[in-house]
Order: sequence, then C-alpha cells, then structure tokens
Amino acid sequence: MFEEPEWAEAAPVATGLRPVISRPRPAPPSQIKGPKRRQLLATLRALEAASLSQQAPSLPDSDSEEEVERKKKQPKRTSFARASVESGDRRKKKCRKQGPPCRDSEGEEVERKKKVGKRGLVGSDSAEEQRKRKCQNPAQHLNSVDQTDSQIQKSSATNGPPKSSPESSCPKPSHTLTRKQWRNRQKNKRRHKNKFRPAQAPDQVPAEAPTEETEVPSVSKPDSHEARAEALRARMAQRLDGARFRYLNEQLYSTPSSAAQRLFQEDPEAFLLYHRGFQSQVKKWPLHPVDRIARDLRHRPASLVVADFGCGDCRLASSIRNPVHCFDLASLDPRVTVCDMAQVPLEDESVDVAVFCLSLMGTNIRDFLEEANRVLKPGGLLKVAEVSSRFEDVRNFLGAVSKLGFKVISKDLSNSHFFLFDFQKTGPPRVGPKAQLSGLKLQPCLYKRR
Ligand SMILES: C[S@@+](CC[C@H](N)C(=O)[O-])C[C@H]1O[C@@H](n2cnc3c(N)ncnc32)[C@H](O)[C@@H]1O
Repeated sequence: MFEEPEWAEAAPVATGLRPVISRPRPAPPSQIKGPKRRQLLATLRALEAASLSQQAPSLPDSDSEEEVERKKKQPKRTSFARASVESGDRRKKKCRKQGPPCRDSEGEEVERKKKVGKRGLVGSDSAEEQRKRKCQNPAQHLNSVDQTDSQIQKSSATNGPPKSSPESSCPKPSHTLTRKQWRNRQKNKRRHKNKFRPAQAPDQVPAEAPTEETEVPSVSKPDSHEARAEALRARMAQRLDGARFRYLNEQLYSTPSSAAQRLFQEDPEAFLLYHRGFQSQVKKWPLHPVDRIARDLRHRPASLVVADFGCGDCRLASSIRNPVHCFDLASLDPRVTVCDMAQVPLEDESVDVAVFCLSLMGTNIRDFLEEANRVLKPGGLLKVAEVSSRFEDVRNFLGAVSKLGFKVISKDLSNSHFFLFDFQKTGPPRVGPKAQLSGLKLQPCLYKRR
C-alpha cells in the first residue's frame, strides 16, 4: 500500500529499457556454451587460418573472448555488407528529407557505409537516432566526420590507434571499428613475434568501451530497479516499525502497568519490536545509563543481591558479578522473571539493591517504588536513572520519593540525556495510600518521528 507511488515512479525506467533488452543481437561469446561454442570456435579458427595464412600464424587455444568476438564478426561483416550499403543509402535519403544533405565524399561515404554495416551487426537503435539527429544538425556532423576521417587516415599512416575527439560523437562507430582493426593487427603482429604471449595484454584493453557497452545498462538497470524496490521496501518496513515503536512507547508511559502487561501478553512480538526501537534509540546516546549503574555497582561487594526492575535484555545482569533478579513485562532473556514490577515475586527485605533504569514507565510509579521499598533490606540502596526531560521539577520528585521511605544519597544531573539518583531505604513509606504525590508525575518520554 505504501509502496505504490514509488513503484509508479520507477516504472518508466523499466519500460524504457525493454526495447533494448529485446532487440535481437548476436549473442556475446560468453553466452555461447558447450558444443555450439566449440563448433563456432573451430569454424572461426579455420577462417582465421585461411585469412592469416597471408599475415601471421594463429596460436591454437589462445583465443580471448575479444578475439572470438572479432572472428565472429568478420564473416558477418561481409555477409552484411550489402545490407549495410543499403541501410547507408536509406539513411542518406532520410537525411535529404530531414535537412541539408550530409556532405560525405565518395570515399568517406564508402568507409562510413562499411562502418555503418558493422554497427548494423550490433543493431544499436540509439546510434541510428544519433545519426538522424546529426543529419538535422549538419554543421556539427560534418565537422566531426571530417575530423575523424582525417584521424583515421593519420592513424593508418602512423600505425597507431586512432584517438577520439571528445567533441565529436558522430564518428564513434567508425572510430570503434578502426581501433579494433588496429588492435587486431597489433595482436597478430605480436603473435607472430612471440607465440606464447597472451592474446590481450592489459594495455590493449580499449580505454573506450566497444559498441556493445551501450547495452550494459539494460542488464544492470533491472538490477538497480530491484535494488531500489528492495531499498524502498526496507525503508517502508523501517518506518512502520518506527511508528509501532512510538505507539508502544506512548502506551507504556500513558497507561497503568496492568494495561502494559496485557498489551505485551496479547502481542509478544510487540515487546520485541519495542525493544528493537529502544535499543536503536539508546545507541545514539553518549552513554547507556545501565552501563553507568553497572560501573557503580562494580565498586561495591559482588555479594550484594540486586533486583533489576524493568530489566529489558538483562544488560545489567550481564555486566556485574552480583546475583541479579531480573523483572520485566516480557522476556528477552531466560534470566527474566515475567511480571508487573508493581508486584514482584520476592520476599520482603530480601535484596540489597533495587534498580530502575529508564523503567519508571506506567502511570503508577508510586506502586513500583513502594514495591522496591518492600523488598529492600533496611538501609538498602535504590538506584534510579531516568530521561532528564521527564522531570519538570527534580526537587519535587526527590521530595515525593523521600515520603515513600527513602533518603537521597546522591544526584547526578550532569549527563545530557539522563539523571541518576541514589537513595537509601530509611524505613516503610511515611505517607498513607491516599496521599497525593504530585512529584511522581513524570513527563512521558516520547520519541519524535524522523
Ligand atoms: C526503556 S526499557 C529499559 C530496559 C533496561 N532497564 C535498560 O536500561 O536497558 C524499560 C523496560 O521496563 C519495562 N517495564 C516497564 N514497565 C514495567 C512494569 N510495570 N513491569 C515490568 N517491567 C516494566 C519495559 O518492558 C522495558 O523492558
């Protein structure tokens, strides 16, 4: 549903490519396999032997891909000669219709026709269109033709590869073919000199790709189209997960813990999703508060019994040597006791340390702190880490916690993301169940949509 607009956007790319893919063209040598390939190679070798008997001896079994391709094209070139001349004529007529005549000299024309014939083998429509365009813009076309033809003459005279002019795009096909011819001639000479030299040295790889390269995008573009679709799908899934995470997070902060418990009982996957979201958020923090708590506890005796209220993935238990009771609404780890931390299955005054790390989430925070007071031994330690933006008035919060039977030992407000508080249990709560403790009303920690 979400993907529709972008799919539609991507569609023309694929449609535009289709004619290129379906255009008939000689299969590249790598696609011809098995006996057919062997047969083809044998024919080509025979042909080459015939043609090279006047030039240089051919080296058996040394055919590079390029060589095979060249050999393949040689006979075709002759068979297509007539067609190419005809197509050249047709093109000439078209040029006359569309604009001023293409002023090729007769020799140039023959040369061009030969080259066009070669291009006819490849069957590049876009090249044909280029030529049409150039016929409409004859000045540019003629300039480039003149330039290239003189280059061809020069190159054949100097026996060096013809250089292409960056401005001239018209003579590209002839330029490609001539370079090829020159390369092949060089190759044959080298073979003649040194039988065992590889057929195609790295420095012989053309700087400019052959005509076939125009078809490369038709192969790679569907891939990139699929990659784009895949990326889009991933992005959409990520957005959906993000939205669900924000919804769950808001539920946890805005409902009593009993409702949160029901939520995760009914949809255990929601718990995983919530935690994935939480983990990715906390990764961006300079310091995970649970690591800071673990560091503090490592300075205390490892014999102290710890209760981790809202333990998540048990990171605290994994970071210290102390025995840790892990409580959460659902389980991400076998060490977790699944329960609402407003009521944990522990004896009264049975633990030394109670930890709430970013877990004072429900609207019944008082219940959690009273439960911690119940299970803590007298003089026991209560550690609380909470997102700093949740506090409207820290003193109010500390005052409310004190009324529940705790004394503030330390407060660390230095971190940009969270506040840390240490309390010591002084005794049972000093206020009755009906007393209002407004300081315990913390702001929900809501994540913004990115
Ligand atoms: C933000 S996560 C923090 C997890 C872990 N303390 C940490 O710092 O990595 C808060 C955790 O508290 C749990 N939690 C919230 N309310 C709870 C409740 N009433 N009982 C048990 N766990 C609760 C949530 O399920 C969640 O796993």
